[in-house]
Amino acid sequence: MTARLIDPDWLPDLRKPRIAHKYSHGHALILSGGPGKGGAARLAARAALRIGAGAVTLLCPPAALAENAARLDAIMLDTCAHAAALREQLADKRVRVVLLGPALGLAQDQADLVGAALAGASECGVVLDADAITHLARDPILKAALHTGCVLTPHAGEFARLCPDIAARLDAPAQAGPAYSKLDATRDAARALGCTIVFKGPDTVIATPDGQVALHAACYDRAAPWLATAGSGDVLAGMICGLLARGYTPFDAACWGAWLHADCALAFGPGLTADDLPDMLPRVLAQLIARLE
Ligand SMILES: NC(=O)C1=CN([C@@H]2O[C@H](COP(=O)(O)OP(=O)(O)OC[C@H]3O[C@@H](n4cnc5c(N)ncnc54)[C@H](O)[C@@H]3O)[C@@H](O)[C@H]2O)[C@@H](O)CC1
Ligand SMILES: Nc1ncnc2c1ncn2[C@@H]1O[C@H](COP(=O)(O)OP(=O)(O)O)[C@@H](O)[C@H]1O
Repeated sequence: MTARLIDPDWLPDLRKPRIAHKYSHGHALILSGGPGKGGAARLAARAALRIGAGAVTLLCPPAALAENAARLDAIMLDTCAHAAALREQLADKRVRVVLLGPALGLAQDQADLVGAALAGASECGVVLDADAITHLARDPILKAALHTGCVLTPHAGEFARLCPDIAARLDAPAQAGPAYSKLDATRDAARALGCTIVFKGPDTVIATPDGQVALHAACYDRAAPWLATAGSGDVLAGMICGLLARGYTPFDAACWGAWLHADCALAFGPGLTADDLPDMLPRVLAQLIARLE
């Protein structure tokens, strides 16, 4: 199997067309957990907006509205009490992508939100992270609803929950070469689930159902150990969501997301927390765009 090492030289241009309005850059919906649980979704929302989505709306349960209103300005805010409300929000043609999972919750109401997101328009991207992946792992009907517009961003624990057989094969000591690798495991998961998988870690592997595989290895000059901090995965999910809103394919959005996420950590350096990552995007984007001009 051939896997590509992610490199800006083969990824599509990150510049924005000069004449466009905010909705040409896509509207992203990001679902938040309840009161006191909104931090992860706010991290994702800030990343999605900074990476260039034209508009980002955070949807939260009514009881969490005041908390989120106190923390958000450029990010729009609305309530979403249940799956039927999400279905209504997704009927808006300007919505290009929905992200859910970060600190969403593990009750049936939240499983229903995952179902509603997956049942949305086929051209609407869906990014599923954290608790949304746990819901998929628990419910084969949700798993069967995954489609090519979906991007799943599991860490190793979530991957093992989602694809236990593949994870067991990956973990088993090799009896003969070539050993079954993280590249093989991610490709098999993408084929089995019919969507793009971003299998995170110090090495992040991206695979699509049609067999494209790419690797971001955070090692040598790209070693980014400060990324192992709570909430940095939520920021990555938000970056991918924002890039999908801008119209990139799931594969390109995931590859650019993994690259930019590490670039932001490298640009900040030691002491990084997840909150710092979106604020490094202007510098990182400017450097990448300067290479083209
Ligand atoms: N600022 C915030 O509000 C944050 C909220 N978070 C939320 O906290 C909840 C729990 O998140 P967790 O990630 O702990 O999820 P889980 O508790 O679902 O999974 C963690 C489990 O997986 C295992 N594991 C194996 N390999 C791992 C790996 N490479 N990385 C992480 N865990 C691995 C761990 O040992 C642990 O048992 C989620 O809803 C998540 O979105 C986190 O994203 C952190 C930040
Ligand atoms: N040692 C490391 N070096 C580089 N990147 C890392 C390292 N550890 C974790 N990461 C990256 O940090 C992010 C952590 O995400 P995740 O485990 O979901 O955390 P959280 O749920 O707290 O947001 C992933 O994008 C992963 O690739």
